[in-house]
Amino acid sequence: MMIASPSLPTIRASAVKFRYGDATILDGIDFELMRGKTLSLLGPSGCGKTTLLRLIAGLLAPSEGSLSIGGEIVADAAQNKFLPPEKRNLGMVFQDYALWPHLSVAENVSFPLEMRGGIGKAERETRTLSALQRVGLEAMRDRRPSDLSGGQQQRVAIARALVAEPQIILFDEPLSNLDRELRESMVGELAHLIASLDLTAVYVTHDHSEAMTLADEIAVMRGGQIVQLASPDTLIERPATPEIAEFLRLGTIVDLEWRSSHWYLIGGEEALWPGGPRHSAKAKVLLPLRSVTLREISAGGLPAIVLRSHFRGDAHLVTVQPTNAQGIELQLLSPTRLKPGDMIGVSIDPQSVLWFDGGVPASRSSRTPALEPV
Ligand SMILES: Nc1ncnc2c1ncn2[C@@H]1O[C@H](COP(=O)(O)OP(=O)(O)OP(=O)(O)O)[C@@H](O)[C@H]1O
Repeated sequence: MMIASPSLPTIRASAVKFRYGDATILDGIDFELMRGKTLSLLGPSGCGKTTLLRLIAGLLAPSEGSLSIGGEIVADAAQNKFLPPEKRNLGMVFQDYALWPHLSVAENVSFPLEMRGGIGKAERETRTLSALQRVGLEAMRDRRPSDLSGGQQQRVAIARALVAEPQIILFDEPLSNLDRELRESMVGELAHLIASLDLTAVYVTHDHSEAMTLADEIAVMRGGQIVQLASPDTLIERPATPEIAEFLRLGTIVDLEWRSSHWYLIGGEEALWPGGPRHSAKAKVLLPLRSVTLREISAGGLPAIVLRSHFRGDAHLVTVQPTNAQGIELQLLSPTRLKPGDMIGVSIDPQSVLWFDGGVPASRSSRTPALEPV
């Protein structure tokens, strides 16, 4: 068995490209994943995340570049080297868990060992029990999957992926077919399990909140490339581009213009702030939800009209349009319900605004320096 050293990356992808005929599906993928960490491949449909997972699993071979797992090269296009899935020591958890309904929990979990062959019955039973113990399901070993809750079924799928003691577990959108409520409750459970089992995992999802909840690192993908690879905290604090900030729903992206020594919303009549970082006459900024608040117009708030509002968790998420800056929409959280058409005042806290400098990755220093709202 390949043993990964704790100091070495468990997965390394170097300049990986993948083509279907003339179409380039993955274009220059580079990343490293250290032991015990979870990497989420996050991106919209068609960006190439499933293709990348399949390359790691050995279900596809790269057109260019190389992949290594546990220090061993498993695919290298230049050297024509390719290790099939069964030689890569990986476990997989699929959409809907793919449990056999006619087999018991224990039979489902021991299935990969039977398929592998060469492992005696007693050894299979010991390993199956150990995998079930790790996910806390040994008492349910004789039940059918249909007699378990969704969370318990998920744990059976993980026990099955763990039973052969793989060095990495690959999760292929395991929660994507569940309804939102169930998904939200299961993602927390899954995050706990991944952390407590100290798994090294690659987790494909198109749901940013799922990735933010359970991954140590997130590779945000678009058009066959990784456009930013960072921890959830860094992505929130420093999204590299307005598009990434928008995809992660970190707030509202707006365009500003510089006139008479002040920043204005494009076409807006009320000055937002004097001074501030200035690289050109125009700027794109991210307004995180917390940066926009209600403020009486008489106290200097920007006049705005409520477009829509819906309740989320403990407040109303309200979308407004400043009356003197057509085409711009801002979002804020309001403790009280506001109705479409209501006239309100809003204020934007310059300290919370993140400035993008012509698409160049934002940095902490691009937070607005101390300024007073006008
Ligand atoms: N067998 C194939 N032949 C040609 N193109 C393919 C094939 N399979 C996938 N593609 C294309 O490769 C691109 C990436 O597909 P992939 O399934 O990796 O995306 P994804 O990000 O996982 O999307 P989703 O979330 O919808 O599964 C898509 O444009 C898809 O149409």
